[in-house]
Formats: sequence, structure tokens, C-alpha cells
Amino acid sequence: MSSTNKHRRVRVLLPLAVGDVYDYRAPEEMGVILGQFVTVPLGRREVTGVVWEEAPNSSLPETRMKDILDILPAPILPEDSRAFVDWVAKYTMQQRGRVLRMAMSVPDALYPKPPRIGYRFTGKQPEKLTSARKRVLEIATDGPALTAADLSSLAAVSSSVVKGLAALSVLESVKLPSEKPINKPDWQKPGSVLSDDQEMAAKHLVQMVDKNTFDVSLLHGVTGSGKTEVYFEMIATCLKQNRQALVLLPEIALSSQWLARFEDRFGTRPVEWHSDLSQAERRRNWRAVIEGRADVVVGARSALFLPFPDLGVIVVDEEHEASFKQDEGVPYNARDMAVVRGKIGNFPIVLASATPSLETLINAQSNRYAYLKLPSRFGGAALPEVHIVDLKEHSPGSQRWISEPLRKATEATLEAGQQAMLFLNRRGYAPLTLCDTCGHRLQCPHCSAWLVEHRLIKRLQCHHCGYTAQTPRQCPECETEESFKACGPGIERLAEEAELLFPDKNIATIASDTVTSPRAAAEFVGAMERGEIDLLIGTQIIAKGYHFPNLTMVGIIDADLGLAGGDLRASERTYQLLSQVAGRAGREAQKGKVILQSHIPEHPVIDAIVHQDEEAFFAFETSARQEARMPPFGRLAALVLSSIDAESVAGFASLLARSAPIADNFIILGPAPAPLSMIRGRHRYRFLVKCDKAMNIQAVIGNWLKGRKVPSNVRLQIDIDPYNFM
Ligand SMILES: Nc1ncnc2c1ncn2[C@@H]1O[C@H](COP(=O)(O)OP(=O)(O)OP(=O)(O)O)[C@@H](O)[C@H]1O
Ligand SMILES: [Zn+2]
Repeated sequence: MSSTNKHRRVRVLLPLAVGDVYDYRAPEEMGVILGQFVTVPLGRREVTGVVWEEAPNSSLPETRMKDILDILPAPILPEDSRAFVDWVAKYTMQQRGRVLRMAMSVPDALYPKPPRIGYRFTGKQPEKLTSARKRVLEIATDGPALTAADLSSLAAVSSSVVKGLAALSVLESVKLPSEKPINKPDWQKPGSVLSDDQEMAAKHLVQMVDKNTFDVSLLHGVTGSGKTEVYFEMIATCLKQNRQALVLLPEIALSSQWLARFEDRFGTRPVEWHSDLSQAERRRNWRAVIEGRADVVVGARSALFLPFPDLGVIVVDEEHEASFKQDEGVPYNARDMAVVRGKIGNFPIVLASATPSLETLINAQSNRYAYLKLPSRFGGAALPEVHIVDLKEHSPGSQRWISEPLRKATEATLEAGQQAMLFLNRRGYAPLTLCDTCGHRLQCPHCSAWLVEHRLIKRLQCHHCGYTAQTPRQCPECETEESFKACGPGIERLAEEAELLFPDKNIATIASDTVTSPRAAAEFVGAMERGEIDLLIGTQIIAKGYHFPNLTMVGIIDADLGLAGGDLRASERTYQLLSQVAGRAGREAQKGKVILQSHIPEHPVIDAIVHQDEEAFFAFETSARQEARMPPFGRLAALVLSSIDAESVAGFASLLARSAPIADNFIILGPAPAPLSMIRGRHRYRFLVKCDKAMNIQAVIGNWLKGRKVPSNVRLQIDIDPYNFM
């Protein structure tokens, strides 16, 4: 066992799905330090990993010990990032290698990038001046040297034209910096003059940054209260201290208004992190973070795993958003993990929302978090009036969704030259397509879900796996021709109705499948701001964050939609979503109006929205959860088993059920076929583990699964604090 007199040994963590640490020899002359990115042999492969810890007691015989091969030319993975990987892996009960993989998401960035080559006109004229060559030379004559790719795309020629001119010495090559530089945000630029409420909140946040200590604040401000300006002050202070700041935003790629406001305040755009970046941008930004050159990063949940060497604050904006929870891969909640990251790095966290999650609100009310409130809209704008339309009294009629009161209100708004918005949280044309003769429904062949008709692209689509098909001419069941009929509304169908009602208005339909890129999102925002859209029709994508001064009316087509099905958070989610949508109306001088259509106006959630009685809603929701010992008053975890083979998964599920432990302070429910019993051709079973708040739910699950081998054709996914119950 004694290895102290032998070579130094270290444990290297590998970013592999099954990976954990492996022992390697660290040759003296390499000067290996903890956190370094290294390549090591693994079987016949060479793998890049991170030196995780010393291994003085490594029991591997010297003969089987292999050397670290190489140290990569990158800064180390900071100690806090390593501690974070360990923490997240333990909490989510995932292999550490899988979590490390999220922190090493751009393997290229570990290697230096060769400088780029630019081209410049030498003044020598080519013998033959084709029109393509002429265009290139016009562009290459003034301005900085450009890469062959930039030059050829600006001149709209193939890059061989550029290379050809270089070969003739008409163009000469020069070395360019390997990447575009990252601009420094200017914290000294003056910010907005804050209102008294904003000032109070900002003061607390600034103090926390100055104190350089772990602290969590809930910034709870009504829609349009100016939360952003408040946390900008905190970011300015963080920059002044020369530390890095991270802002997590749901759907950051689509948040052109947020980016523009940041640029206004700090003179430059922040570094972005989301799935719409190109590979080159990802590389550049990852590297800028680890080298400490990225001062402010704004990103989606995965930005939490970026290797910040000196993080000084994290803001989680719209903290209640379910999209901060990742269900696949390593299931984690970025909001909760941000708090953990703050604790590890000893810096403050801000959770901002107009409609905080119950979890966060209760933490604030019990003084675990500081509670900062902005009770009114900025600049004296009033909150909108909410009117209910009881659909039992005002039925819009068959195959119609806009009631008479909503039609009138929309018309009045549009006639006054203002903008209106209709909200329906359903993509496509119709949620269900069935045969008018035999009632046969079109289902996805890979999932237990109906196909959704998208008329714009003339396809049926599965919203779970992306399968698409054409609507069959003939019913596969009864063979009647042309008998398929759309049931229920999606936004495309709603737009059809709106076009009939308001034929001379500009109507735009916005959903996640029509606005798929940052550019498309910015175009839509621009069109709204310039007043080129009169009536906006959309799904939850238009519900939050946007500030359109001339938008004064919001119509909610089906307020009850989210309440059906009823998982743990259905009421909460509906309340938040409807409040957010309502909050888009009348954000400046003109007062806003919200028309809410519902079949169940007496439902406590609907009633709370109508009366804008947040306290009533939270009281109702708190007591319901408390009674059921549900989060945040109890803990939950889901186990989802899935397999292509129905028998294997059913067999393993019943084996687990037989060995499920029984005790007073926890309960294991299941196995039940999941509500979506098949996704992507995989059969699925679910268990739900529920226990007291004080209990270690990971230990309960760990004990239960100990020694139980998951069959190779079955996948077992553990989801701690699940949000998705499908
Ligand atoms: N101190 C200030 N000075 C000038 N303008 C401000 C100030 N604070 C807020 N505003 C403006 O008020 C509007 C609303 O602010 P903001 O969008 O930050 O609200 P919010 O609290 O994030 O709202 P929501 O939760 O609805 O997204 C914005 O146009 C913003 O520029
Ligand atoms: Zn499917």
C-alpha cells in the first residue's frame, strides 16, 4: 500500500457519462497542479480530464499505473468550479463525469487557437479583372484586413477568388488576432435615476457585493417595476471590484430588449451563453470566462457551469421560470444550483421575479432570504384592469374562440391606434385531429401523444419527439376519404379567426416554432416597437419580459388551460403565466386592460388574477401544499425507468417495487406507467419518492437502489425535485 516513496499519484476526473476519477502517475518534471486540464490514456484511447485530487493512498499496483500524457495550455478549472461539480453530482445523484462534461462543454477551447489570416490589397492590378475580382478588390482596398471568409462573403464570391488573388500577389496576407476581442463593460457610465423603492433595493444589493459575502435576496417587483435597473447597480459594483457577474435569463437568445438595455447602461454587449451561439463564439466565450476576461455573462441555465475564476454575483431573472429546470441529462434546477454556487464562492445571489415561486417566497418570508419589494410600476404607470369573461355566458360559438366582449375590446384598442395581444398557450393549428366518421385520432407512432396539426408548414407534428407526417387523405381506421377534422384551437387557428374579425389590421403569430433564432426574435421586437404589428397572437413566448409602450390590451383566450391535468405546480404555473401576460399591458402612459376568458371564474387561481390578489393566491397555494406535505414543505424525487423493450422495463419496475423500503417518514409511490407511457419509442414507468423536508431523500434512494443492477437495456433516470411529472 505504501506509495509515498514512489511517484506522485493523482486522481483525474474524466468527463464521461460513466466516468469518475481514475488514478494516474504525475511525472515530477510536469509540475502537475490540481485543476489542470490533462490528457491521459484510458484503455486504447486518450481522454482529456481534470486533475481532481492527490491520491497518496492509491492502491493500484505500480505496474498498472499510467502516466499523465500532457498538460493542456489552458488555465486551471477553478477550485470553486470543481467543488460545484462535486456538489451538483452528489445532490442530483449523477456520475461526476456527467456533471464535469457540462463544465467542459467546449473541448476545443482547451487548445490555443491559431491566428487568423487576413488579406489586404497590395496595389498591384491583376492582368485579368473579372467582375468577381473587381468586387473583392473594392472591398479589400479600404478598411482593416479581412479573412478570406469575410471577404468572399461581403463580395458574394467563392473564397477561391480571394485565394487566387493572393496567389497572384494582388492580395497580401497579414496575421490577425486569433479572435475578436471582448469589450469591457463600463461601470462608470451613469445609470438611471432610481425611484425611492428601487434605490432601497439597490442599496441592499450593492452592500452585499461590497461585503463580499454569501447572501440571497428575493427582488419581488410587480411587472414593469424596473427590477432590471436595480440589479444593474449591483452588477456595476461587482465590476468596480473587478469581479465577474452572471445573469441567468430564460430564453436569453430571444431577449434583444434586455441586451439593448444592458448596452445602454454599460456601453457594450455582455458575453452571451446559450445554444444559439456558433461553435466559434462558444469557444471564444468559454475561454474569455476562464481567463477572467468576460466581465458580465448573460446566459441560459447552462451558463452556471462556466469556469468563472472570480465570480462576484449571480442574478437569476424570472426565477420562477420552469425552464431553469433541466429534465434531461443531468436533471438540475439552475435557480437552486445558483444559490449553491454562491455559497461555494461566497458571494450574493439575487432572485428576481414579479411572480416568485412558492419555494423562494417562503424562504423570503421566513427571513432565510432578504426580501426586497417594488410594489408599483416605474414612472407611475398603473397596473392594468382585469375583466373576466365567463365563457358559459358568452360562448363564442362553435369553432370560434374569441367572445363578443373580447372582440369589442380588441376592436376598440385597435381603432384607437394602440396594439393588442391575444394569448393562447398552444402551438400549431389544432391540438387534436380526428376522423369525423369513426372518431379515430392521429397519434405519434413513437410516443403516447396526439399529433398536432401545423397548417403553416402543412404537417402534423409530435410535440414530444419532433416526428412529423402529412395528414393522410384517408382514415387508416374506417378508410373514409378526406374526413379528418381539426379539434380545438392552436394559435394558427386563432389567427385565422382574428383575420376574419379584423381584416385590415396587421396580425402576427409568434411561437417557439416560428421565432427560432435571435435574429427572428429581434425582428419581431422591432416590428412591434415600430408599430408594424397591430395584433400580436402568441404562446407563452410573448408572455414575459417584453416592454411595448403602445400595447394596451391583452386577451387571454383560455385561462383554464394550464389548470387541467393538475400536477403539483399547475396552479402556481398558471397564476405566474397569466400574471406575466397580463403584465405586458399598459406599461407606460396609457392604462392597460386585460380580458380573461374562463369557464371557471370561481376557481381560486382565476379569482386571484382578476382581483390581482397575490396574497390570496399564495395563501391558498401554501395551505394546499402544506396539507399535502408537498414541496416546499416536503421533498420529492422521481425515478423514471425506460426501455425500448416493454417487458424488461416492466420487469425491472416490479423488482424495484418489491424491494422498496417502507418507513413512516417517507413514501414510495409507483410503479405506474408514466402519463406519457411512451416517448421516442421508449416505454416508461415512474416512481415518486416523497419524504419529510428534513430528510435526506438521496440517502433513501441510495439505500433502495444499493446493489441493484439496472439491466443494460433499461435506463434509470433519477430526478431530484422534479418539475415534470409526465
Ligand atoms: N430608474 C429608471 N429610470 C428610467 N427608466 C426606468 C427606470 N426603471 C425602470 N425603467 C423603465 O421602466 C420599464 C420597466 O422596467 P423593467 O422592464 O425593468 O421592469 P421589470 O420589473 O423587469 O418588469 P417585468 O417583470 O414585467 O419584466 C422599462 O422600460 C425601463 O427602462
Ligand atoms: Zn412523438
